[in-house]
Amino acid sequence: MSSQRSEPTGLYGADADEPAQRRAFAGGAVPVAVYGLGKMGLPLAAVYAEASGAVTGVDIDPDVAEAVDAGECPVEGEPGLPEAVERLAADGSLSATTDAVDAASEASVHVVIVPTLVSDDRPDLSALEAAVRSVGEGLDAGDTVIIESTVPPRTCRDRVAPWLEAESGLGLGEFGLAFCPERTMSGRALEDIRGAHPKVVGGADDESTRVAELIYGGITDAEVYAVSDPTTAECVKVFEGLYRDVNIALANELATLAGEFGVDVPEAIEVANTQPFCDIHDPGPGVGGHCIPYYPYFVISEFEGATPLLETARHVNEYMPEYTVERATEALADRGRDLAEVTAAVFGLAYRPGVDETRASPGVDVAELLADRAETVYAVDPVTTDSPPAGVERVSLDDIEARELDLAVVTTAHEAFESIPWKAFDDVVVLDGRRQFDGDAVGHPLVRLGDGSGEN
Ligand SMILES: NC(=O)C1=CN([C@@H]2O[C@H](COP(=O)(O)OP(=O)(O)OC[C@H]3O[C@@H](n4cnc5c(N)ncnc54)[C@H](O)[C@@H]3O)[C@@H](O)[C@H]2O)C=CC1
Ligand SMILES: CC(=O)N[C@@H]1[C@@H](OP(=O)(O)OP(=O)(O)OC[C@H]2O[C@@H](n3ccc(=O)[nH]c3=O)[C@H](O)[C@@H]2O)O[C@H](C(=O)O)[C@@H](O)[C@@H]1O
Repeated sequence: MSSQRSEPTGLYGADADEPAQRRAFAGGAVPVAVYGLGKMGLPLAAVYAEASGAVTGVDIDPDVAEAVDAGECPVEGEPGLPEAVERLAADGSLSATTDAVDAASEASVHVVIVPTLVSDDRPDLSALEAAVRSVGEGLDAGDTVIIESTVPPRTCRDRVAPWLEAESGLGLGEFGLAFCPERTMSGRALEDIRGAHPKVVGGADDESTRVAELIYGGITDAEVYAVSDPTTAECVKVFEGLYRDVNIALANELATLAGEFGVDVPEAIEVANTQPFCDIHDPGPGVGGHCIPYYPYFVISEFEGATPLLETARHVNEYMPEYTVERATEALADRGRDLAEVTAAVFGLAYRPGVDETRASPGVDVAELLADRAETVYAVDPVTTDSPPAGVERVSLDDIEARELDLAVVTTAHEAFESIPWKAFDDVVVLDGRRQFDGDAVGHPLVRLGDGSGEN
């Protein structure tokens, strides 16, 4: 059951007028708990702490909670975040714990940003349920619950609200609930959260929406878009990701036809995009990360309606690592070389430049395919830290020049790859999957995905 508190510090249904509520929020009189201190949650907790001065971060990982509570930053690759966490912990604006229920009992704004993953092509909301039920145990009348994790449409309505009611004994309307999606990219999280894009808020009732608008009015410099309800806001976030997966699939499918067209497809795409109704994305060796490849399954697996476009786009994008290896095989054969006899290096295991994340990464898929088909396979990635696939030896950028390469496949355009010592290699075929290089820079046979130089 929820604990009783001497004076309500909640915003939901508060008697005070809006200016007084804004002052209370900015003045530390509205305690906030942020559940999930990962790549997105820690930057979010920091910006909330800057705006409110009263944030308790919650994470199930004791090492994470202990580090943040001590002012250390366990999240890498976010400019400004280590300094912010140190400063905010030192001035008391940010603390951290593993005790979710205790934090929930003290807070009156609860922000949930735990992982929402996919397993066997179905959404895995177990972390969300655990966090939300803990919030429910500590929930008080007048509190507001905000979900920032990306979730399938209808999750707040059909799952989160019932979980909160069941654990708290309160009814929706005694507390507020809003879906306010995280529209942030790793590597620029603080900038994005502070206001790179409009913030979308969707409340379960008008009062929830009002409170969410008031809170994010103090968090972001960007416009706050209030939509009809949480499900609409959930759709906004998922639709953004679906658009991206389908759009990239169009670019990829066109790239696989480049040989038949006999043109450089990215050149045609670039010029097609010069008119405002066309925004075809970039072809590449695949679509990685733990968002875009998975959001389609938040719809495909969750709803009865047919989703042939979403499923086909997934198949196109999931084929691209294979297509990339086929193009490499063809490029070697055109020069009388057999993939089975070559030494190959994959440049880029991260799913995108500068981010230490290999989930669903095209570079990992390409390395795995090459490990089955080539004589020797190396992987070079100055950003990621996890082990390469079986049969693939990780080599540093400094050491790769000592290895005699027959094939180099660029799958991630890390900035550090600008200094690849191409001239150190005697006779290497280069397949550039991300258009990071031009022929002059490489000085070896260069094939680029979609350049029309192959049979297909
Ligand atoms: N990573 C990205 O680029 C973006 C992610 N998102 C969404 O943000 C959400 C969080 O993703 P990330 O921060 O990337 O995940 P992450 O994997 O980097 O961090 C998740 C953190 O939550 C903690 N955690 C797990 N279960 C918990 C629980 N029950 N209570 C408290 N903490 C718990 C983990 O220990 C970890 O520290 C996901 O829904 C994702 O879809 C949205 C936009 C961008
Ligand atoms: C709609 C949108 O742009 N969503 C962003 C996306 O960020 P994410 O970190 O997943 O990176 P991304 O740029 O979408 O790239 C995903 C994957 O797709 C590939 N990719 C991307 C764009 C493109 O034209 N071609 C392409 O092949 C990338 O190489 C990468 O492997 O997903 C994030 C999320 O929701 O997690 C979201 O916050 C970000 O704003």
